[in-house]
Amino acid sequence: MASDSKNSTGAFKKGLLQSEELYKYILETSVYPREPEPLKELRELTATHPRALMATAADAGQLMTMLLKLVNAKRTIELGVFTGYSLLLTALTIPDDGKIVAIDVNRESFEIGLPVIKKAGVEHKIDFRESEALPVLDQLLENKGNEGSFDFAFVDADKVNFSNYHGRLMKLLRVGGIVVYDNTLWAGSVVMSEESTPERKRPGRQAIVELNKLLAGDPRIEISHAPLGDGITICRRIL
Ligand SMILES: C[S@@+](CC[C@H](N)C(=O)[O-])C[C@H]1O[C@@H](n2cnc3c(N)ncnc32)[C@H](O)[C@@H]1O
Ligand SMILES: O=c1cc(-c2ccc(O)cc2)oc2c(O)c(O)ccc12
Repeated sequence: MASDSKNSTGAFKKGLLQSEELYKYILETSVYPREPEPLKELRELTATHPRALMATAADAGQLMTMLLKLVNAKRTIELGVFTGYSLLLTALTIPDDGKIVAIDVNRESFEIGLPVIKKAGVEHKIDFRESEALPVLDQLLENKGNEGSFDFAFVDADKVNFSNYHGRLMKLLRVGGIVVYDNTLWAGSVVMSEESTPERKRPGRQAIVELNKLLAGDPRIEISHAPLGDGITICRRIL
């Protein structure tokens, strides 16, 4: 994993990119100048949180915004909200009558970002569920009307369940819809041996290695495994 401290540029070094200067260049040239004001406010608010490193990085967020627009996303699902950076960017991007089912076991962290979400005028698009993600997905699937009805999903919760989420999301997503998995290089541990992987990363490592195999062999999707941030895999449902 990138260091848990600040790097020499003063920004958190969040990703796997080896050169801090290059990452700073990307952020300062292409990302921060175009970042909507509410997202900047939420990013800065989150920066002091002890677990700030978990937040979606602004460069990955910029790509997500483009993907949401490319599929004209209106109905989306988010697994893993934290203080709400990816949630807010989704809410700012989808139309006024769009809806996000946003699930997190921890409402407290969501409430840190909520005032910024309210100020941005997009709270009405968010259906926040304080819960484990799996039962909410199963509950959504109990209603046949939800099958194939979502345009976009972002998966950023517990890594050990990513493969379980995939099966459910494939049913909820329409053909042509997109699901983005975060942390699919899991701090580079996917190419480390079990012994050289830091202990706290081991359960996630195994799960992400399995997920990556599952996604690579799934004929229902096209994929792009991109080395952005902690690794993201973009899947487009084609069948
Ligand atoms: C990496 S953070 C999400 C970051 C967020 N997408 C952002 O943009 O800041 C992961 C979140 O997943 C939540 N989480 C962990 N296990 C979960 C589970 N089983 N179901 C739902 N949420 C879970 C955690 O509480 C945490 O807030
Ligand atoms: O410890 C982390 C770090 C990340 C992370 C690293 C780099 C990025 O560009 C984005 C995110 O993500 C995490 C995460 O999603 C999680 O559930 C736990 C820990 C971390």
